Amino acid sequence: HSVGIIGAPFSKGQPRDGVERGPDLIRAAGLVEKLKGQGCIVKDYGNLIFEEVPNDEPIGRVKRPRTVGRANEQLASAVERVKNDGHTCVMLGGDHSLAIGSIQGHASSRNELSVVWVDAHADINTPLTSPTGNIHGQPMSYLIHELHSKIPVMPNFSWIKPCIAAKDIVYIGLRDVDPEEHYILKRLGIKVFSMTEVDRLGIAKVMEQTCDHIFSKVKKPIHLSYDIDALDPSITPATGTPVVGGLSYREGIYITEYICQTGLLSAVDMVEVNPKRGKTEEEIKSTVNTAVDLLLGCFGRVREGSHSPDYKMP
Ligand SMILES: N/C(=N\O)NCCC[NH3+]
Ligand SMILES: [Mn+2]
Ligand SMILES: [Mn+2]
Ligand SMILES: [Mn+2]
Repeated sequence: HSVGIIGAPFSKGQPRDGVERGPDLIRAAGLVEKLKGQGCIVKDYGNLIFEEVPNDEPIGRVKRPRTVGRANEQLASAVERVKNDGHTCVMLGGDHSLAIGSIQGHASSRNELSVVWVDAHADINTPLTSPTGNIHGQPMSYLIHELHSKIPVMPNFSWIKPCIAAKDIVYIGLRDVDPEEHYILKRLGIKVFSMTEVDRLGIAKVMEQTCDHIFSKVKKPIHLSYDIDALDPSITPATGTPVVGGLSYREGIYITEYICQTGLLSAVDMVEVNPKRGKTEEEIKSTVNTAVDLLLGCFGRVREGSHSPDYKMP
């Protein structure tokens, strides 16, 4: 696996400080060294530098539109470059509004994508349906062809072109979905494996059916957008909007092992790690270490272990 890492220290898609520290915490926990240790080629492109847009007044309910739009434009060109350099792209967040730039940049270099969105939340409110106006609850709405007519013109958002078809999206882990989002998911017929389906089917069947769905016609590169709050807060408490009843560590890892073995993983986001939301050092470590383990699972780590092909027993 050839991996290109982009740090996106960004927090303005939501109101809580601290999530901008995610990239450096994940690096400090050894992501690069551990990926190299399992045979990956790794290029770390460093952190993007996001400048504050002054007087960034809300538009309707939407908060910090100009700052979020600009940051995602920067991210989109960085992701496109990593893809054109031939790597699988790892985007370290930062809040989930960054999926706008990550998926847009990915789509510029791969014309058709499937999106696997692992999250407690659907993040598919439009600017007009969002109850809070926080853009980290809206990223998918800007990207989906079928919602294009529902998106108002907003400054620093005109560069965004819808690039994903509803049929090419699968959600895993949902358990905190706004009524407006639920309406959109049903109306667009988007495939959803909520925690109910995870309980009913088990994670193995969920992953089988996820891939049956996204590969139903032609096999497209996979964009895996992983919100750390998909996992149960007992595992990953240091995050902005924790929701009880989440994925176990084992389920979270199984998702990454399964996606890895398809051979189609083309980009992965790891977002919403926020150290300031951990009550103890231990809570922060558990959250950050789990984020690292999930990424290692995306790039070939399997729990049965492995050995190098040229190992000779003494
Ligand atoms: N973590 C969040 N999204 O993934 N929070 C925003 C969504 C709340 N409805
Ligand atoms: Mn999210
Ligand atoms: Mn979430
Ligand atoms: Mn258009």
